[in-house]
Amino acid sequence: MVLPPELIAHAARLGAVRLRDLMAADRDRADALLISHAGIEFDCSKQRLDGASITALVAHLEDAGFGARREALLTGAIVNESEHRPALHMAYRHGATLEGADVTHLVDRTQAETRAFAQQVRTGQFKPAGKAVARIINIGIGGSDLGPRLVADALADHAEAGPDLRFVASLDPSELARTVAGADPETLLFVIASKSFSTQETLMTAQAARDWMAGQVGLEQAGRHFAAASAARDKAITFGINPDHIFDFPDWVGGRYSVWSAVGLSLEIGLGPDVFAALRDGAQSMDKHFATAPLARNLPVMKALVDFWNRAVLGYPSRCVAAYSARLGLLPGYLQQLEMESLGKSVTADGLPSGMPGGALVWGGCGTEVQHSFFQWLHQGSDATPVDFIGIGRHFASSDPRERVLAANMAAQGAALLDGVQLPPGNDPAGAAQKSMPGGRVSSILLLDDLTPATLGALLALHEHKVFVESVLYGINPFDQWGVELGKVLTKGILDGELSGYDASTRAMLARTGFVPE
Ligand SMILES: O=P(O)(O)OC[C@H]1O[C@](O)(CO)[C@@H](O)[C@@H]1O
Repeated sequence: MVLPPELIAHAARLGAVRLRDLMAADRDRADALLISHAGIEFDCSKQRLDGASITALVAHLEDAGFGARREALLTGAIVNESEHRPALHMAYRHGATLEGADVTHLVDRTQAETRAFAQQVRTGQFKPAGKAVARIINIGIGGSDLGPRLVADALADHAEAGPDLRFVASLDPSELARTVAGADPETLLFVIASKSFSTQETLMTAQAARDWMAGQVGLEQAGRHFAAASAARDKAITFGINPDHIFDFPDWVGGRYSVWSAVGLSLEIGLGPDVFAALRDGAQSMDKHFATAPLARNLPVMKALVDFWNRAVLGYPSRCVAAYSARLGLLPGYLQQLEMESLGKSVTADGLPSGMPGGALVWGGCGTEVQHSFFQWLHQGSDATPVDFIGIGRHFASSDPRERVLAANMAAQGAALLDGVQLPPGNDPAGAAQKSMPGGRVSSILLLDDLTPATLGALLALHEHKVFVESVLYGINPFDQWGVELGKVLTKGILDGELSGYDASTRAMLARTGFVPE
């Protein structure tokens, strides 16, 4: 892929204009660059973009074959070429077909099974050891952890009364110890979430959990405290999970898109099936919008075009996500996997160099806390970086002053990045220079009417689709992740003690630390 000369020309033209002047030149800009759907407003009026450049971006997307590619995605064609699979996670929001065949029966079956099991656990009908379950511990990593963990945290205030919900992803033994601390072992349920059921970290932690349970309730009883969500039912059975408590899903649900599938089991139990259903409904609404809205008014498409513009045309290497809601504090971490595992590539499906940079590095944190850490760098550092502000619209008019101040801070940060300040030298030129801020730094706002299961679902689906649109612009497959495989192979080599092919630095470190192969 190459950038069309029109985009480069627009970048040069807009680069020569002060951002403030660009805004002042069009009185309708704030409205024109605002797109809303499913309780989410996307405001990109503080971006270095105008109508002509957006038209050129849309044309470039169309030229890149977006129409056919989106059709292929939504109808279940093979869009994950290197793994020969469709990517039909949207089916779990009830909106797609697989290669012309309706897959809703498959989705409905699993959803009926997980819902029934969740109800049994929640009502105390399911008693692994004669006692109702009081705590669920989700053991998983990557997409089998980040999505469920984010949703659990984000919707904690919406949870219907039920078991406590915890997560373990780390191999560090202290993590598992922390999640079981204080619990009555007889009231625990471990949910092993692993699409492949072969991820080393997850299996080792699951084994450690089972050993711990065996020590608490006896070997025979321990197995009753385990359920699984996996695309590899046979492997879960081999591990020893009761087949009745294994909830499967097809391999066309990618790991980082799996929260909607049986991987959401711990959420369905912990938050309640209706909350989980509302999350899916919100995502479904965004799916429909993505499939039908005109490109220049299509929220995921426009978000993708803005992020592509900043990354590939203007050349910003990263994007900061600042969530002005404590409940969305895990969003940057979730987006890191979704975006960087999907877009961190530079080879096309045909195996050729894409000629494009691939997706941006995503990083961030929670406002206002981050204003007291890295925002200094955003305001006065030498690397201007686009920021996504994620906020809650209700906060602006809240009766709680803390929410109003939170919202005002978010608005102020975007304005400060845009405006900057130039202090007159006066009789302290050095001080004035140090206190001045360049401004002209771009940002977007994603404003949720309120944080509800539906708006959260829509926010996650928005980002999933945005990543897909970017993948079309970068000419890459967003659904595989071969880059993480080599590390897994080399870990095995180290554990097996087969070190002859390793570099001298790695071998020296292993020797120094007295590492003992298995
Ligand atoms: O659900 P699994 O198969 O255990 O995989 C966990 C994670 O590992 C990855 O494959 C990366 O190693 C992710 O894509 C995935 O979400």
